[in-house]
Amino acid sequence: MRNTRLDDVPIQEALDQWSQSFTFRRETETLPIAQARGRMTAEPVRAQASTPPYPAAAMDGIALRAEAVSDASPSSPVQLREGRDFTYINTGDPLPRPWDTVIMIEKVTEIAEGWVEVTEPSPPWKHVRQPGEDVAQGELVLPDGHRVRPVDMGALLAAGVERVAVLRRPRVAILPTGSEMVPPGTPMQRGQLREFNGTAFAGYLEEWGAEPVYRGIVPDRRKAIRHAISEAVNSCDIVVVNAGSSAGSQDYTPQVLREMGEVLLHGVAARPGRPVVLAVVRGTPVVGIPGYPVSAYLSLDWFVRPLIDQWYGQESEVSPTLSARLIREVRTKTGAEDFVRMQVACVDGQYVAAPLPRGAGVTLSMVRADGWLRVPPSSTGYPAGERVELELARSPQEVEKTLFLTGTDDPLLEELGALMARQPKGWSLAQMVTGERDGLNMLQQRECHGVAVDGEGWSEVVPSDSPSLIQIHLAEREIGWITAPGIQVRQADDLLQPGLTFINRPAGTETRRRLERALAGSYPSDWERSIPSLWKAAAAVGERTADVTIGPRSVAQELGLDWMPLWREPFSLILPEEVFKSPAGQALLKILRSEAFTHRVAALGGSGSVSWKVIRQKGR
Ligand SMILES: Nc1nc2c(c(=O)[nH]1)N[C@H]1C(S)=C(S)[C@@H](COP(=O)(O)OP(=O)(O)OC[C@H]3O[C@@H](n4cnc5c(N)ncnc54)[C@H](O)[C@@H]3O)O[C@H]1N2
Ligand code: MOO
Repeated sequence: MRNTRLDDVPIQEALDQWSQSFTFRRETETLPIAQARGRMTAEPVRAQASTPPYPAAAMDGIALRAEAVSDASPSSPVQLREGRDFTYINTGDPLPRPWDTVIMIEKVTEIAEGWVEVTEPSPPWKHVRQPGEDVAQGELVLPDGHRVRPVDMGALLAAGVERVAVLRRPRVAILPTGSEMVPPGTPMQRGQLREFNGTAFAGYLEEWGAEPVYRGIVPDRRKAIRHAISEAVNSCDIVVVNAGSSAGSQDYTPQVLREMGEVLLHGVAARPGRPVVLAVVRGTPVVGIPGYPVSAYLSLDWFVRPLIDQWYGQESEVSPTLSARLIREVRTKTGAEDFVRMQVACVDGQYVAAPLPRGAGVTLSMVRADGWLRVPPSSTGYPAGERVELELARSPQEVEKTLFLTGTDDPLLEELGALMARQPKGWSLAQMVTGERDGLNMLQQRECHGVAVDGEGWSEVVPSDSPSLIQIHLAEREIGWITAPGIQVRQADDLLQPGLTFINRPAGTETRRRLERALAGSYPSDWERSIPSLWKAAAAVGERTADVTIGPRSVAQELGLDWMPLWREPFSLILPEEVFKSPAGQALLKILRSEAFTHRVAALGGSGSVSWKVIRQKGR
């Protein structure tokens, strides 16, 4: 029987309920200091020995008795004989009896072989490190419940402690399920998917202080899932079952968990990540995590990270937040808390933010997210222009080092971004694909740093009160039809062939406008179907969910798709003069003039050389 009804419990409530329904059996283990970094001490640690273990010279010089020079002065220097009155000593050497003070070598004058002269007194124990100055035997080095840092490792060894008792890390079993899943590195057949959530889970768990135990892919068979969970609860402290949590005919996780133990809930009031299952089997917490990567990583963060904190008895970390102005509206449905991945930029000292693609399966949207916007269940979202509080995924410093572009995209911009990141100052480049008119308006509103444009037609849509602008010509690029094998498209009219499916460029782009002019009024039925990312549009052609799209040769070449030339066009960046002159603008310019960039342009099938001109002077 399928389970089609989901609960709608708020995340915190679900977590509170679940975390009270089991108790962890924490254990300690003893580790050599070199392996203890990041681990939590299980008991107070006291010094076993003193460092230094004996009085030691703190400076290079001579060791002597303080008494011998108590009356020394420039007018009555004291002469000392080696062996009888002093010995030479180096920093760290033990101070032999009867010496009780050290004078730095710079303050000593050699007057003859074996004789020195001193012109000032040196009180007892000056420049001498006392035994235990660093750490004394019996002293408390670390309390219990302390995370061992590199400095602590040094102090422990200084204190003569060679092994330390730490809490064992909680063992978290990872059980990816799905008969269609294959391990990375295995040749794939159609219908199969690469299993990657398990590896990402292991990475997160290690970062949070747990020991991931990857237990291999479990096929979608009830018995197999049951067996795998049973073994995992016997040997691990927390069990994570991935996928099979929803309403599909093969989604067995909730059902099996009900048979094996107690299911506290199936379904939380959150989007994405709704079909979570929280259960306890033989005293061990088991969580069923939805399969889609974004949902999966979020649910792991909501339900497994706090358990690891609970294991260690520590407070959960709070993400840093930042206030930003929305440059695009965020619409949500009521009834669940929405987690919207956001792109954040700092333009003219002000933080601006826009939502990234919302699909729960869009892994890259999570890779590119600078932060999260949490929209409460009662809200329907926020209009553009609103100030919102974001949870950051990158530091504000990193955000400030990002040049944020709008307009049309091209693989060349990705190359440019990679070259920017290699600069010593670590600039990065982010893009939001928009039409040119949109991009230029955003530039005007100080919502981006620059706009990537095709051709020259964009100049007609520059707002009249625009700031001074610089056009940087990057390359001539070739635009053409990207087609699946066997598809013949030569001119715009060919798009009207019955049954042919097409993916357009987004509204407002010059490429789409040109095509629109060529079609002169009669459009294919799927004219409005567009995908902002060139790569995703071409991948759709590669997989035959469309027959043709339009784009630069470089994309077709990279994916091994057919390509028919249409036109060549200049591809440029439009930057306000102040951005052009800023350190980021100058870093960009340096790259554009570099040989590495010229090579990349050529490799991508572009040509021409970089040049720039002022195209609009404020007040004209
Ligand atoms: N009729 C309904 N269908 C779905 C519902 C619903 O309420 N009613 N919920 C949707 C939501 S929301 C989510 S989230 C998914 C969750 O589905 P499952 O947890 O059952 O996951 P699967 O269907 O097995 O897998 C979905 C998808 O996730 C990717 N995946 C899964 N495991 C891995 C892995 N180990 N590594 C990488 N990627 C993985 C893969 O693309 C799967 O196709 O259900 C909706 N459906
Ligand atoms: O929970 Mo699903 O993750 O909304 O996509």
